[in-house]
Amino acid sequence: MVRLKPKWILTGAFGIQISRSTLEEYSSKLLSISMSLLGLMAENLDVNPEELTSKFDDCIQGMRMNYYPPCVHADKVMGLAPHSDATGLTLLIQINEVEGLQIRKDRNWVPIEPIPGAIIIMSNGEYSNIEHRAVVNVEKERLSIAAFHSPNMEANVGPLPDLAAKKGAKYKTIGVEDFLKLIVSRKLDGKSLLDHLRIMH
Ligand SMILES: O=C(O)CCC(=O)C(=O)O
Ligand SMILES: [Fe+2]
Repeated sequence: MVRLKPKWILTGAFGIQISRSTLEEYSSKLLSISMSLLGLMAENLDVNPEELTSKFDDCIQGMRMNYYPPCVHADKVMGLAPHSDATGLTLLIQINEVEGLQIRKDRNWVPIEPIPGAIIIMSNGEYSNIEHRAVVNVEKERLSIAAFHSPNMEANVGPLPDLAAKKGAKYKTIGVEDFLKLIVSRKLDGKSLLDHLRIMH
């Protein structure tokens, strides 16, 4: 859902200008890629793709442009604190080739080339929602664009019924509105959102 009025929406440190029409085209391409990926993920989970993709009809799409200036104290500061995106699927592009994105693997932070996709809860824990952060560089600036795709307002967020039937639900099911309220009422503090929804057996 991109609602930007000006013709030129981004003029940055790189001298880049992105026109409104370019951004709209980019947004709709990302949307169709997301739908294809969600369909493939559902197939991989052995559930009817429609069960998952229908939640994303009229999906809520948000975009965040992150600018990380260089910092001489890069070892002491964080570009973006550790978090997991509370969306269905995130597609991330790294505009210039400065490394910065890191994902948590066990106890370590692993630098990774962009284009991570993360799916939260709907897979009932079958796909894990990667915790990640962004670090800054001593000399170089960095720019990334993250596009977040969330289910439509009428959908529920929770384990897909087919998965819950097979393995038992590990998470509660709540409406998207309540899910969004939960997100804004907490901080970017790692996995605690999942803790709110996990069913204790
Ligand atoms: O800049 C990055 O590589 C990460 C951005 C990110 O995780 C986000 O915007 O949620
Ligand atoms: Fe993120």
